[in-house]
Amino acid sequence: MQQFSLPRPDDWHLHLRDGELLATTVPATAKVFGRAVIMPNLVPPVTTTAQAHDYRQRILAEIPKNTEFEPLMALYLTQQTTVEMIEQAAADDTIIGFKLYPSGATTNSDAGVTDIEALDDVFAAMAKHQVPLLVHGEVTAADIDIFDREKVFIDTKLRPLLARHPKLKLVLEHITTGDAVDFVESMGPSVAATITPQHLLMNRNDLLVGGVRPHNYCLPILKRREHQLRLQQAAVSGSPKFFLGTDSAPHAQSKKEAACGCAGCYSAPAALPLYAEFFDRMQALDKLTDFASHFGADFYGYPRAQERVTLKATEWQVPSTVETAVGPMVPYWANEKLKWQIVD
Ligand SMILES: NC(=O)N[C@@H](CC(=O)O)C(=O)O
Ligand SMILES: [Zn+2]
Ligand SMILES: [Zn+2]
Repeated sequence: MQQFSLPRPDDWHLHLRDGELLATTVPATAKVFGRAVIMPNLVPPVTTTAQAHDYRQRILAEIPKNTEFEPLMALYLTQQTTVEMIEQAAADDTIIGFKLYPSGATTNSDAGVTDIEALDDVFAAMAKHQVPLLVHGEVTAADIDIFDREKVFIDTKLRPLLARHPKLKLVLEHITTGDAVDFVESMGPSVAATITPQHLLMNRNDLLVGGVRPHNYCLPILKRREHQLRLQQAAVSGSPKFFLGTDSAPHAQSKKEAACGCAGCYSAPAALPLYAEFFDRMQALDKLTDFASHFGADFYGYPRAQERVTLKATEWQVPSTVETAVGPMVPYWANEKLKWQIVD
């Protein structure tokens, strides 16, 4: 096969950042994806519908001409989120749901949740109005090993949360372990997960063997190969519970290549070809369409895309850097080759 097309995919987990960087990040995603869930971990965080509306306008201003792109805004759940804020979001078409960051778990999560149980009335309102809860699923306790943080979060926080609120619509974002796959499969159709390209294509050896590779560092951290294999099987399984979410998360080169480097892989410049590379290596290209273009829209209740994008088998090299208004960034997979290329 030299060329194939699929309905325009959606990215169900994306960081665009703000300010001058939007001129780079918005076109990079809008070129390929029809919709994207926009993460609210700005400084300060996007906690209210009013803030989300302003942020959405700044994003819309950067969409290239003749391009249709719909940003779906996620609000940042805090200890101060109220039932009224859930009801307001439920009635607002521009808001897709609330994002739960355990405080301290990841980039710009300081304002995140410290006491999940104390928000039970908020989760009850989310379940009642079917407002999705998007979750960064890691505990942050200092005595829990970083490689165990997802599993411990699932066992001690998520399962009890869903036992208390069985109707809650929940997406476990950027899953990294077989434990997460088991958890999602054990739940009903209102629980799903997104999977990033880096967690499908890499394991922790790619982060640590032969030297530390800061551009492969993201959270939740890459796990051992047996977990990677479980994620790979989930992605090609044809289960509608697993779908595309890049978690493209740009940081300046100087912030990644540092004594204390930031977490996040800027995958947007190569996102769809990266997923195509993975599905091709698995001899499962026929499963890419459901994963990238159907299952996420079905889960969230959006129409499937009508327009199509085409990929051709022409090897290309991901650039070493991307110039932006805030300095160079090193994209994920920089200097490496990819087999599939998007036809403009
Ligand atoms: N994934 C990451 O490593 N980083 C994300 C935050 C997140 O999604 O956890 C970021 O905003 O940089
Ligand atoms: Zn996260
Ligand atoms: Zn993210």
